[in-house]
Amino acid sequence: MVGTRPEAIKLFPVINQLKAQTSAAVTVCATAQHRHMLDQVLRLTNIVPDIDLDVMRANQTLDQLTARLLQNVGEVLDQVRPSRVIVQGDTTTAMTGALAAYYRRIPVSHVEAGLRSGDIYAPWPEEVNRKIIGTIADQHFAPTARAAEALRRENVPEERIHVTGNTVVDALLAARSIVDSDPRLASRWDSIRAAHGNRRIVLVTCHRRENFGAGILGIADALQTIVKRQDVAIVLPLHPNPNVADVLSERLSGHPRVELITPQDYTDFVGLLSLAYVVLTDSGGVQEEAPTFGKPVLVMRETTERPEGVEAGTARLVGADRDRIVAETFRLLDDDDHYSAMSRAHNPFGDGHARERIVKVLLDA
Ligand SMILES: CC(=O)N[C@@H]1[C@@H](OP(=O)(O)OP(=O)(O)OC[C@H]2O[C@@H](n3ccc(=O)[nH]c3=O)[C@H](O)[C@@H]2O)O[C@H](CO)[C@@H](O)[C@@H]1O
Repeated sequence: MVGTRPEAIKLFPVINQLKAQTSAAVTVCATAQHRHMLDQVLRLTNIVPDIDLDVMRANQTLDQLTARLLQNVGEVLDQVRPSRVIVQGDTTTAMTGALAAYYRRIPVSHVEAGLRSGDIYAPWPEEVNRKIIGTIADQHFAPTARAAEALRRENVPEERIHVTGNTVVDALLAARSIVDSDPRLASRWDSIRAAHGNRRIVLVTCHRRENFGAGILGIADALQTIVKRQDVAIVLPLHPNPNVADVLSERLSGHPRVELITPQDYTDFVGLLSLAYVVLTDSGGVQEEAPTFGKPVLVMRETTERPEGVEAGTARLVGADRDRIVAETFRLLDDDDHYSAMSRAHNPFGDGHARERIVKVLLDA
């Protein structure tokens, strides 16, 4: 089941590995909870969904989305009658996929299991989605030892927990090799580099619900202050949600050193990441990717269910508070020792081989 961009990014390595290693039928069901950004990833990775539910509607409430998904996914399961359902992460797609499978007694595998913030309202509603999936799944693919530990605390039996690494690192490395073999994609990376000359690129992404309103205003204030520096350029792929896009465009568009761009194809975004000096984000996936390229991450959230980056010293939590964001960014720009300590290229989230471990468990079951 795939519904959103990050699910497609994190599942394409597993889908491709499964297809390469088994003659069992692999049916990809896209719910298209997010249409455009999901399609960008599917196109790039040559995945053509066998079933496309196209459930995205403008301004849909969580109730409407959940009800529609549960019903539609249930119908798909009745039609396909799979022997197992694989879901990833914490979206409404993943939660309803697991629930519809449970209603039919079909076993569920959970990729990226065991992430917990401990607060059911941050991230909302993902924290509870994860817990529901965790209650149902019989195979839990925990990206890290810490995630496995969270599952043990919830009494998940040891033999059902598999520490695999996060498939996002597999995806990132695959994206880099797609670029290496395609001169057109590689030349886009060169033009990004050329466009900014000697300026240091601060790459920004934000879209979390918890930051809508006051949070986005704080972030916009911080970015306006940071970009007063002549040695910095801000590059910001704008999430289409109007709660984010409207505020940030109003406050930042037209500035000569701010590039507000549309959501990027995954390979182009990976290019931006590899060229950035510092990353400011509230995204889950970006926190997990940046350490592979040794890029310090300032996480614009108060909590994270991905504390491994903070513990490894490659990320810091700065919330959505203007002064904290500005102070930590300036420290990275001005203090070389601090910068090199945070940019140690070690990724605590994965080693790029998660898909092989996951597929081995799937096929051995
Ligand atoms: C609560 C929480 O943390 N939930 C997470 C959140 O996922 P996220 O925060 O990781 O989501 P995004 O930031 O949208 O995606 C990030 C990916 O997109 C790539 N990217 C980015 C910009 C661009 O222009 N082009 C791109 O290709 C980028 O490299 C990265 O891989 O929501 C998901 C679904 O609700 C959850 O499953 C997931 O746990």
